[in-house]
Amino acid sequence: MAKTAPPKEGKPLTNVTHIEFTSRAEDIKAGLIDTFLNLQRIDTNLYLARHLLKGRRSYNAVYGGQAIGQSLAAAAATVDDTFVPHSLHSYFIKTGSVEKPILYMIDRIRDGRSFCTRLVKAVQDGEAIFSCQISFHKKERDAIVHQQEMPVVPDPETLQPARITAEEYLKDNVGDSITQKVLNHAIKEIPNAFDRVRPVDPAKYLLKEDSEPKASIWIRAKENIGDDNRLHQCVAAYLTDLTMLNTAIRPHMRKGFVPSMSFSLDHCIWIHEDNFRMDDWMLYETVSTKANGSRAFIEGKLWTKDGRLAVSTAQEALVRDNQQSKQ
Ligand SMILES: CCCCCCCCCCCCCCCC(=O)SCCNC(=O)CCNC(=O)[C@H](O)C(C)(C)COP(=O)(O)OP(=O)(O)OC[C@H]1O[C@@H](n2cnc3c(N)ncnc32)[C@H](O)[C@@H]1OP(=O)(O)O
Repeated sequence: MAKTAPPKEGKPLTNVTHIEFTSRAEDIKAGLIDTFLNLQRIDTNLYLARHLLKGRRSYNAVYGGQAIGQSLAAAAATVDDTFVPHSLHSYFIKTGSVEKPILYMIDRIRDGRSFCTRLVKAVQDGEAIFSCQISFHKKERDAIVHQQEMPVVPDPETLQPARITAEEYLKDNVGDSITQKVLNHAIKEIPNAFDRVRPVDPAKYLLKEDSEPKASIWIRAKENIGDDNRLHQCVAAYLTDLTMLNTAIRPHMRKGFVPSMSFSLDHCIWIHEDNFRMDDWMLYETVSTKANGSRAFIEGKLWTKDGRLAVSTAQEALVRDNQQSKQ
């Protein structure tokens, strides 16, 4: 069988070569693309991320979706553009700190004719904080084709932005209820780039009614992302961690549950479509099908507005209460 040449490196996702390090994501006025997904190439297979976004205000922990999106951006830069990412399997090993840069180390596990596999290790202070394997596939013709129907939900144009829903509620309700704590948290923590989040069922977000551990939001990046499909894929990877944990916990919070510790533990993504735009409205549906033993399992589906299932996700999260003994 004739041997084919190994794939060429892909081009970096952005043209910016150097940005000053800042540890305070909320101070960054620039958009998502020039900051959080912008990596500096240090050497072959080595990329440095200088802009780190907090998952929560109270800790200096890095938002999990950021490590996912940045790993994909770094791995994609080592793969020829004709290969598109189709699956990512990751573990959050140790909490990352927003106070220092993250180094992404790529291991080019295999360059095949149809598939390329990359192992990415994210390191801070010489210690792994996150690892993932990402597989890229050269576009192939359809063999079998089917897809589940997209759920019928109200159009995003008919819904309010999450921030406004939360602000209105807080203006009318003064106190320190769980709903208020959750909303205050959400207002502060929803990353700037995702101001355009519109919950399909705002009553659930306001903990006004009992609900199953299910959620749907319309989401759209704030800025124009351009025409590079891989960049849209990285932004999708970045946002898919946003509402999974919350989906599992929220119905229990209505009954008074307050987690003493909650983190994403692992995260998987399958990218089915290679041409969707994260600067157009996308529907992100999440459902938690099981929670026990301090872990919750959550699945997600990201749909284009015209009904294509673009991305599927799955995650396990740690959800502890303060009854468990701390070591
Ligand atoms: C209207 C609005 C709509 C929109 C609505 C959207 C909302 C939008 C919000 C954004 C929100 C984004 C949410 C993203 C979610 C992430 O981004 S989470 C970030 C990503 N994940 C991570 O960083 C996890 C990284 N992994 C790790 O840190 C480690 O692997 C783990 C999980 C801690 C396990 O490590 P380990 O060494 O086995 O440690 P372990 O024995 O479990 O104990 C660790 C610590 O826990 C403590 N501990 C143990 N049990 C307990 C307990 N029950 N309670 C408390 N502490 C405990 C121990 O004392 C110990 O403390 P230290 O001694 O370290 O101080």
